[in-house]
Amino acid sequence: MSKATVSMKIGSDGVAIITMSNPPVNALAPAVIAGLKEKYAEAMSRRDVKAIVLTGESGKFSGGFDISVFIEVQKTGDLSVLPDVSVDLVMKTIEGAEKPSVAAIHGLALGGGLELAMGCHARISTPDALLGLPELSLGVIPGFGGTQRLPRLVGLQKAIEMMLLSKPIKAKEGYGNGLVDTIAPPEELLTVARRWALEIAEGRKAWRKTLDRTDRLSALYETRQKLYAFRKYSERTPNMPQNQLCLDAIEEGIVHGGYAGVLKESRIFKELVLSSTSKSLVHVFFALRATSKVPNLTGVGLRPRPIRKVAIIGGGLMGSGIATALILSDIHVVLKERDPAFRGLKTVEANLKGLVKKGPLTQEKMRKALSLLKGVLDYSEFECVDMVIEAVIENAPLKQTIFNEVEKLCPPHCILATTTSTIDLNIVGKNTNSHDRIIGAHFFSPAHVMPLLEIVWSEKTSPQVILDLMNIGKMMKKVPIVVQNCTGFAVNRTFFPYHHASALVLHLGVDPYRIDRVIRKFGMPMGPNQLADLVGYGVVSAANVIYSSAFKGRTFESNLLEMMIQDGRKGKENGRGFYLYQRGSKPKPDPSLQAIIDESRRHANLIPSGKSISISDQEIMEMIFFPAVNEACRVIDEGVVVRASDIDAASILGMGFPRHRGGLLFWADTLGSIYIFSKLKNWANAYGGLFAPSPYLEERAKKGLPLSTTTSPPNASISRM
Ligand SMILES: C[C@H](O)CC(=O)SCCNC(=O)CCNC(=O)[C@H](O)C(C)(C)COP(=O)(O)OP(=O)(O)OC[C@H]1O[C@@H](n2cnc3c(N)ncnc32)[C@H](O)[C@@H]1OP(=O)(O)O
Repeated sequence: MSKATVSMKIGSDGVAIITMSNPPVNALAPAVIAGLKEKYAEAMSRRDVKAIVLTGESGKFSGGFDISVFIEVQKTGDLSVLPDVSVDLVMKTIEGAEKPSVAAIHGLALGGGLELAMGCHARISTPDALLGLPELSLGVIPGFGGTQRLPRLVGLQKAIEMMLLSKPIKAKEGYGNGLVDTIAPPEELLTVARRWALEIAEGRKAWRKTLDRTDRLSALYETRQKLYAFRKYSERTPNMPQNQLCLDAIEEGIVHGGYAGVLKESRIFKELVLSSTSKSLVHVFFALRATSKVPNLTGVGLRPRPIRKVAIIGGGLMGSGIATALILSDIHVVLKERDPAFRGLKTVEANLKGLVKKGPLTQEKMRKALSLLKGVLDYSEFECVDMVIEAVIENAPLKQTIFNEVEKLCPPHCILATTTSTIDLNIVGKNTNSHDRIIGAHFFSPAHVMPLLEIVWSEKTSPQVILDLMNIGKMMKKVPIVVQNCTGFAVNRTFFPYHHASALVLHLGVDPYRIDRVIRKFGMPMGPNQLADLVGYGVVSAANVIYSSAFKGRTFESNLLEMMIQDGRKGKENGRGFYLYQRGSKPKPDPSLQAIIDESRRHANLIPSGKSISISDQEIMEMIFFPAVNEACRVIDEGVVVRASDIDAASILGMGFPRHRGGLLFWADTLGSIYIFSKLKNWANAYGGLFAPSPYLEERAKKGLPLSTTTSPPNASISRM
């Protein structure tokens, strides 16, 4: 039975309070929309109702239209499932009614929720409620009149900013810019709203239909100039058709009037729901949220323990980044360094100053965060910490020594985490008796910026420890993805064949800069060769050694990086790699690299004639991405991830895989397992094991099934511990 309801309570003052309820965010499911229509009809017909206050249950107004309905429509293509809200409910029933409506907003009013509120004749809100139209981040545009009413309330500039950035504002700001009529404390919200509604009904306050307003709109010439500027800005994101189309809907309403705008908006909204961008972005919305549900771990009565103080070992880039993120989350940090100059502490300070300079952090918050940080050179503070995070170089014996030491010094409840990106947890904890509290916390660099946290568990890690780390990750505003212990874990493991395939393609004679261009055009932030420059050849080479021994027969070996190092190239670090780097200018291709590449190609001998293969951009892209898809299949099959969509979330957050493609596996499924299998099989025949299709991929292709599964893979249960 649906939990979505709409109730109505009529007070002796003649105000009907209509309340939407659909936990947890009062999403506007079809049942809520039907309920609203029914209650409004009743309120209009009753003589004892003079005015209406519209609100939401449990401290929230509404999180907008029920996004799961998009999935239904996208699966079936049946647009008739979308109820007529824009004209029928918002315009005719609420805005055009003979009795006034006032929205009483608390918690949040997002998307369709805010659009309902804007159809009301006034909006009263608690000060901290979040108001916004984030539809563009789902690949659609507002579809309940938002593109028309928001500019009429807050002005064109602010309205477009709010929509294009999908960034909500607080009601306090909305009060300043016309979106909210007055602010009321939570305990007085309904009282103020019902009084306001009565005053409108009795003619003591203005009865304003937002769609009819023009006072916040500027002259047509100025409007067009602004729209032009935003169109230019939106050209930077060519894969987001919704951005330009949103501007089209706004323009229609300003040029031809609100009603024409509402109709155009509705047409575009429906078109976009079925677009590939929306399908991908809606998938990403749910994929990100699914990561916090882990079978047999969450929702089974375990509660995360409080973590008040964390010790970090190592003040390098990783350690200082993690320290920055932790103190910004109000957690005390002890940063243990070897260097008495405390370079790590200085890096943390520089990280915070960078955030202040860019805007998201105030000086005061920076000072507060720094007050939570202490640098030490020994283990003296470790006896009172709740978690240790080891962040030293990828050296197994060093890590083993550290874990052996901290095991004795830290309290028994203390979590022992390692930031290793490749080394097996059992090897790290080999010399300890604490395997149940040893866990991998694989942050991505820079750790105070990158949103992904891979939480790595071994068969001995306690579920409580996994849950604690998930909780800490959320406090640090990371998306924690729980993965099983294996070489490279989920992200690096999935993407090592991407790097190896890129190297192989280069050794088939394809120019490295062309490879990078193709991959950038696909939507990655940079190509694999530029990424190698950024990461540093030391790290890349060390990881390659580990992959070569763990995944024998599935790698591509070349001595290109070694030769580049011998040539004095360190990548971005010393300004010479695949590219030449100079401060203030974009990386430039380096023609002098060609001789080294030629030499490496001769060694690899993939093209004995020395003649480059003839290959299209599409083939380059597929040859580089399909091996990663293939490895992702192994990762699913082995139960390294809890569900296939975790790979999608991780590929976007950890590797910069384009969000508008929905993540690696979602994208792969748009091409089909049969196609990918046949391509890989051909390349495996020509170029070897790097391309050999995995049994999982082969089975899926033979059965014509998608690669993503909706249920957890068979091996992924935490209960196996
Ligand atoms: C026609 C219209 O113009 C079209 C629209 O309105 S499209 C919808 C526009 N609204 C949005 O984009 C808001 C989307 N939601 C959010 O940003 C966030 O969920 C939120 C800010 C509301 C709450 O965030 P937070 O408290 O961190 O909780 P979060 O985990 O994200 O969500 C809680 C649950 O509500 C669900 N949910 C949130 N908004 C939802 C929505 N609009 N529809 C369906 N489910 C929704 C989430 O999927 C999650 O479900 P789960 O517990 O089963 O995983």
